[in-house]
Amino acid sequence: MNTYIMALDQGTTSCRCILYDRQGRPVSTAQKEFRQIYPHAGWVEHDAMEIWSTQMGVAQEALLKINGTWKNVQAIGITNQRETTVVWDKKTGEPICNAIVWQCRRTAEYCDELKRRGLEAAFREKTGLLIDAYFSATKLRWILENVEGARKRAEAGELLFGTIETWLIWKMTGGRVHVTDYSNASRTMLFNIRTLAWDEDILRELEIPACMLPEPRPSSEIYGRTDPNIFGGPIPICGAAGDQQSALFGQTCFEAGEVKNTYGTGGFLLMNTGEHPVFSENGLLTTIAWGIDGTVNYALEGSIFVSGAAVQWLRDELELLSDSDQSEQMAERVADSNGVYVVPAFVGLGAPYWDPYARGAVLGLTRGANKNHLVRATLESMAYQTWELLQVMARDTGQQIVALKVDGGASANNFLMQFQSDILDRPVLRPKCIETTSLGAAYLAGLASGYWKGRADILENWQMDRTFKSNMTSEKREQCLKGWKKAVKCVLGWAKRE
Ligand SMILES: Nc1ncnc2c1ncn2[C@@H]1O[C@H](COP(=O)(O)OP(=O)(O)O)[C@@H](O)[C@H]1O
Ligand SMILES: O=P(O)(O)OC[C@H](O)CO
Repeated sequence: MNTYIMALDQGTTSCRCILYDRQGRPVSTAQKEFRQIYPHAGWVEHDAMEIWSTQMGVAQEALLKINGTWKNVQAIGITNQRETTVVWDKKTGEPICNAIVWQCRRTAEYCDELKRRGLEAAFREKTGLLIDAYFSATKLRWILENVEGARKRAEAGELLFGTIETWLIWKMTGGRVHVTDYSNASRTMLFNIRTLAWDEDILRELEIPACMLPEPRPSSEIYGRTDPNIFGGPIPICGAAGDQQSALFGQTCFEAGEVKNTYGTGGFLLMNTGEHPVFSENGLLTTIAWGIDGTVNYALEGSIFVSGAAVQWLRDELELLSDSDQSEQMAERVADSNGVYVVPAFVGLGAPYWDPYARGAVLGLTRGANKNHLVRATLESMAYQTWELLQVMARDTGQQIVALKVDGGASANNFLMQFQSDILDRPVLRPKCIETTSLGAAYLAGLASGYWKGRADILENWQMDRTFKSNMTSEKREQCLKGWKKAVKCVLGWAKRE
């Protein structure tokens, strides 16, 4: 009987399940989008129950496609959108409100207050993060403060908190296992990345009861087994990691200095910095990459809040395209963006600006600008933002990358990859499997369950699809970048109260 590793990839806009074989090849895939809820400008929510049912639905579908049963799955690995905050009732298993999504800006003013009180340096030293509404800590506090009765119930031990992998593991084990992995814990702004424990000072400061927090665990170990009612029999859950760290693992960036860039809903550049945390002077985050085999690896991260999501905006809000793939042909229909710049600061700007009050803009319009220019400028914005991150990463580490390994849904776009290489003046390397996020989770679970013996087995699986080489003059590059920098300046602080 063939056995596989089941990777559950719970992303910002869709749930995916992929079954991987020993060569790291996807043998069955199922995917479904779920609802995005925007109750107010700058707010983003998800229904955690919908995430749960959608995720289980795609898992069943992927098994069905190969006529498989639970016996064909050696282990499950989970990877997830990070920071998104769920609070649920321990007894009923029902969330007490919608999940607050990582993109949500509702706690920006409270973060300003924490900064005014001079807490940034201490938080940074402990968690590796800047104080920002992006992370789970202030979202969790918001729920405790604003959902009726939440604080009292949390203090009485009736409520549990989790990021999405915690929620899924808890649900899949029938409410028996309440854990998080170190990589996800390191995105909460409550976790001490040196001691690998919840930080008591921060918990006190934010008035968060420790009893509602999950137990932090390494990223590759047996957390528990699925409730037999879900798949017909128990399957061990053996790996979990935040999606960006998981992609770093899936790209086999096991050595310090190795870098990957993912183009998903957001865009995330991560460098493995080895067994010691490296701190940035320029707005990058220090985060845990994974904990495995008794060691912890750290990473330096540049986070872009809106990358592929800008293409979704073109599709769903502006209705300029019916499918994200079309953006490639539309961009190629014109020779350049005709001076148009799109700054997709829809939920503020992440690294290196960290401006929650920045908002999106289209600049440089002239009478000749058409929809193809707008689409092209949107794709170009994804490359410009990545260029900015690589600049600061080079400054922080003293290392210039030789080539950029890419992945994520939008890395399928050949125009974008070519433009990325042009702007960076570096080769862009796209692997055959651009679903590296889920592959990383599969590897973490497969290593813990003995499906793969060690990292050497996995390294052999990385295969090149295409290399994009720079084909732009330095004058043109300078001109493009100058326009981008000018455009970004225009949007900073836009939504700040006067
Ligand atoms: N060919 C494409 N060109 C540009 N953007 C794309 C393309 N295919 C997908 N995308 C964008 O990539 C994102 C999906 O990538 P994915 O890695 O699945 O994201 P996530 O895991 O965040 O849900 C969407 O925002 C979509 O608009
Ligand atoms: O959904 P993605 O793949 O853009 O990832 C979201 C990140 O984990 C947010 O930190």
